[in-house]
Amino acid sequence: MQRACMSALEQRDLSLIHYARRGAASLGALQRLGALAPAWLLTRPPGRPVRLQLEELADTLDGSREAREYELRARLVRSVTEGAYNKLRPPPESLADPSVDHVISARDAARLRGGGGIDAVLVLDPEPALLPRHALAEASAELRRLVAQRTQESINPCNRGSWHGFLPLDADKAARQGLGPSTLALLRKLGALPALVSRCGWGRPLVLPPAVQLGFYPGGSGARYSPHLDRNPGEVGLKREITFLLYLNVDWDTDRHGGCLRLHPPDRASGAPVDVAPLGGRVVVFQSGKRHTRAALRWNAAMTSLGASLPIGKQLHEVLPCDGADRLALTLWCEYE
Ligand SMILES: O=C(O)CCC(=O)C(=O)O
Ligand SMILES: [Fe+2]
Repeated sequence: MQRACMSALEQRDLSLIHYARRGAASLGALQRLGALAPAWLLTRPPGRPVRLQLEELADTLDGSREAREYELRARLVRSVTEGAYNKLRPPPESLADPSVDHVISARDAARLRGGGGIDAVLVLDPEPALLPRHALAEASAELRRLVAQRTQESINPCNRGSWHGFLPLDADKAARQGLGPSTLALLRKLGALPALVSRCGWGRPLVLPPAVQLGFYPGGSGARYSPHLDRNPGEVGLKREITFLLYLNVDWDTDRHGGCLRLHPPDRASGAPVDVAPLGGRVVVFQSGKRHTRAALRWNAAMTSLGASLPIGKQLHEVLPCDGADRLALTLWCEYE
């Protein structure tokens, strides 16, 4: 499991690199050092200049080969994400939209920030809905058609059989890609949700990613996503802070189709897992990763009674296999600065 999830990190790093091609400089160095898994080679342009710092770094590293490779990959991600990618990270407020103000209340935001247990996860069925049913169905059908062109089958052993791709959050870019009005409206509304959390105060600055993930699980394929965090302790170069999921499955019948998002409690003593059906228009929000520094914990111990704690929650979750029906979701990972 530990090993499988190392590969999960790799895949997420890949998607960052996808957005930072222009900053790429380190392939040759990593290749010569033997630090590249074959999957990396598939997406990298050859013949780029070598970044010497990686070689120097390799000389200074201790530990097992696996640990050194991991650190090198982390360095690669950091080096390529520093440039182009970072420039594309506006604050949540830049996409604020009053038409979604009702979706997340100040109370919801405080619950989310409290972290700790499954009750910090927001499962929201907004009323009025983000889109009328017919428009959601239209967006869903369009995204379903796009799966073949815009997504790739996962190489992550933790979620074999699923397909993933990215859609821009920037409205102009999304429009230039020829997406229809319902899909554009949905992306705009999803993109506006982080501002609702941010305006209630989060404890550290949040920024938006350049794109949201389109995730597709073909019905009956057995595709699933085993238990994971969206950001792991020690992960470098990936700053996921809050996960916003939006489901597109308009006629979902949980009894027949399964495919629930299973939320795991922090430990056995905190109770049983909770399954959330991926119903069309439903929004689920939780803390992506674990922030576990001693300083943060000490700060919280001192400040909780004053209501000024830092977000240090985490939410282990998985996607259960779906039978007979395809499952579509959009995921926005709001990041910390
Ligand atoms: O689609 C879902 O319900 C969750 C997907 C997920 O956990 C992920 O992509 O990290
Ligand atoms: Fe996840």
